[in-house]
Amino acid sequence: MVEAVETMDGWYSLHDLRTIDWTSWKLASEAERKEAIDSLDQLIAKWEEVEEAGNGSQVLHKVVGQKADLIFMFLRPTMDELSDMETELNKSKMGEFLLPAHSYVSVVELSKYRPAKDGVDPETLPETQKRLKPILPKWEHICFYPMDRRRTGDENWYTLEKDERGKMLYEHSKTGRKYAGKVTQVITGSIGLDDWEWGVTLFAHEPLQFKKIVYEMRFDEVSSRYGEFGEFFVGNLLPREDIPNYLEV
Ligand code: VOV
Repeated sequence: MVEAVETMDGWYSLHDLRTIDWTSWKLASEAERKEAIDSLDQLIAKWEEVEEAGNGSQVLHKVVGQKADLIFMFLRPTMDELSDMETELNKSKMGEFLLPAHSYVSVVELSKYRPAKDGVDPETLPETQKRLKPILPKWEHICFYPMDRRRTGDENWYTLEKDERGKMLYEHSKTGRKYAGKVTQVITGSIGLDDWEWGVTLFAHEPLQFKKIVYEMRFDEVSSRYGEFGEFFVGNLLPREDIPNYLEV
C-alpha cells in the first residue's frame, strides 16, 4: 500500500476576502466613516499585540481586480480564534461596509518527506517551529491560490510511492530556492478543511516575481503532471497607517 507522508501542522489559517460596499460607504456620514475606520484600526492594534506576543500573525492587502477589495490573512493557534476574529470584524462598525467575497480555511503545513537527520524529529527543531508558526512577511505584494494534486488516469499523485513524491518535491524546492529573497511562501494544508487540498500564499517585493516563479514551476514534474490550480488573488500591502487614505472618499 502506498504510504501517506506525515505532516507537521502549525497555526490555523483563514484567508478572509471582503468587498467594500462603496455605495453605502459614500452615503455614510463623515462621522460614521470615521467611526468605522477607528473600529478597524482598534482591531488591527489588538491583532498586532497578539503578533508581538508570538501568538499569531496577520497581514492585510488590497486586492487588485474585481474579485474582492481586501484580503486579510489570519494565522492563529486555534480555529476558535480565527472564528472570533472573523466575527469581531463583522460586528465592528467597519463590518457594516464589508461584504463577504471569498474565504479559505487551512493550516500551515510542512511534510516529513526527508528522513530525520541523526534520528532527530524535525518537528522538535526551533527552525521548524518558526516555519509552522510564521510571522507573515509585510512584503509589498501577496498572491494566493488553492491547488490540488491530480488523480486522474496515469497522473495520480495518490498512487505514487512516497519516495517518488519526495524526489519530485525536492526538485520543486530547488526551483523555489532560486527565488530566495524575491518570493517567500507559506503552504497551508486544507484536506478536510476546505475545497482544495493546499493553499499557496506567496509574498514578493515585486509582483512580476509571482509570474516568474509560478511559470517556472509549471515545468516541474510535480506541477506539470500533478498540479491542479484554483482561482488566483493578488494584492498590494495595505499598512495600517494608510487605511484612512485608502478609504477617503
Ligand atoms: C518560494 C519558494 C518555494 C520553496 C523553497 C518551496 C519548497 C517546498 C518544499 C521543500 C516542499 C516539501 C516539503 C514541505 O516542506 O512540505 C514544498 C511543498 C509544497 N509546495 Fe513548495 N516551495 C516554494 C514555492 C511553492 C509554490 C510557488 C507552489 C505552488 C506550485 C505551483 O506550481 O504553482 C508550491 C506548492 C507546494 C505544495 C502544494 C506543497 C505541498 C505538496 C505536497 O504534496 O505535500 N510551493 N515546497
